[in-house]
Amino acid sequence: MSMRPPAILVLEDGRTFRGDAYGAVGETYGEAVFTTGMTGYQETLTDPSYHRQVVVMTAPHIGNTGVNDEDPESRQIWVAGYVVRDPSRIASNWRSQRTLDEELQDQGIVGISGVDTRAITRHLRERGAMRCGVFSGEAASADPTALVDKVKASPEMAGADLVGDVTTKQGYVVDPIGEHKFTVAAYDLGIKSMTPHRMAERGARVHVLPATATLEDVLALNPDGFFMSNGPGDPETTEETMVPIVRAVLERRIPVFGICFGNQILGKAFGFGTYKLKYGHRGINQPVQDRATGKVEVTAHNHGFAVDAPLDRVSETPFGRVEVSHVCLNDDVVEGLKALDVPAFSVQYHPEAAAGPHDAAYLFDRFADLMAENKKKGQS
Ligand SMILES: NC(=O)CC[C@H](N)C(=O)O
Repeated sequence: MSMRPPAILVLEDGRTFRGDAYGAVGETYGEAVFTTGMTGYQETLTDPSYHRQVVVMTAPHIGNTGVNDEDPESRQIWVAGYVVRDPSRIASNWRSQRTLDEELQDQGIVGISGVDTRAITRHLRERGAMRCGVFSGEAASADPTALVDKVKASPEMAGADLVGDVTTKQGYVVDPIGEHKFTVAAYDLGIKSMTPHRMAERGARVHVLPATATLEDVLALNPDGFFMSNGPGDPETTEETMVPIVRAVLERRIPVFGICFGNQILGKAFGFGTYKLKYGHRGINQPVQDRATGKVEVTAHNHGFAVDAPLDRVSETPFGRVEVSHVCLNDDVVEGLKALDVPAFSVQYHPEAAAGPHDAAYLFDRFADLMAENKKKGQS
C-alpha cells in the first residue's frame, strides 16, 4: 500500500488511537459510533442520519467492492468521519467505478485506517458514544491534550437540530411503479432514496417534502397517507416543528407511517418521551420481535435515541390507545409503535433495507393496506 500520512483518532475522554490517513487529509469532529454491518458501506456512508457522526466499522475489511453510482442512499456522503481497520488494497466488483479511498477524498471525508476497531468499539460500548476528532497529516502531529480540548469544544449530539442541514431544498415527486393507487405526503427529514421507492413499488405517488413544509402544504396534496422519514439529530428538537404537524394529521385520521426519526416524532406526538441510548443500535443484523406475531426479524438499525414507552401495557394517549408493537431482543428497546384507535404506526428500524435484510418489507404493505382501508371508509 502507498504510504499515507499519519492520523490520530482522539476521543473526548482522552483515549487516542494512532493510524494512517484514509480518504481526505485534514481534521473532523463528530459523535463516535460503531456499526456492525458486514456489507453495505456505501449505503451507510450516504445515510443522512449519520450526519455529524464519525462511524467506526466493526467489519475489519472495508472497500473491497469499491464504489458505484447506484448504491448511494442520498446525494452525498454524510458521515463526519470514517474509521476502518484494514482498507482493501484493491476494489473488485463488476459494478465498481472507483475505489472507496478516492470517493472519500473526492467528497472531503476525513478518515483513519490501521486502528484497532475492536478496541474502539469495546471502549464505546463501555463508556458510551462520545465526541471525537480525527486528525491527519499536519494536524496529527499536535499535542494530544490540545486535540482533546478541541474535541471537547465541538458540538454534542444531545440537543442537536440537524434536519435543516440534510433535507431537500425543493420538494419532488417519486412516481408510482404501475397503477397509481395512493398519494403520500412524505417529510424528508434525512430520507434515504430507497424509502419512497418502496412506497412507489406499492402504487404510491410520493410527494417528498422539505422539512420546512407546512401542514397546509400537506393538506393541499389531499394525501391518502402521511410519512415521516429517518433523520439525524435529537428528536427533542422536533417538539415545535414536526410534532404539531403530525398531531394535526392524526386528528384528521390520515394514515401515518414513520421510520426511525419518524417513529420518535410519532412517539412524541402521542406524548411519550425520548432519551439517548448509551451507544445506540447500528448495523444490519439486529433482532427485533413483532409482538403481535412473536416472529423475530433481522433488521437494519441506525439510531442513538429511542422512545420511552411502557412495554407491559397499552398506553392511553390523546389519540387513544397505543401499544409497543416491536422490541429489540438485545436490550428491550422500543422498536415500533401502533395506535389502536387512529390509523398510525411506526418503526425505529429500517424496513427499506438499504443496506440490510428484507425481513421487514411487510411494513410497507401494512402502510398500503392502511391507506386502502381508509380510502374505502371515506367512500362508504
Ligand atoms: N436513523 C434515524 O432516523 C436516527 C434518528 C435519530 N437521529 C437517532 O439517532 O436516534
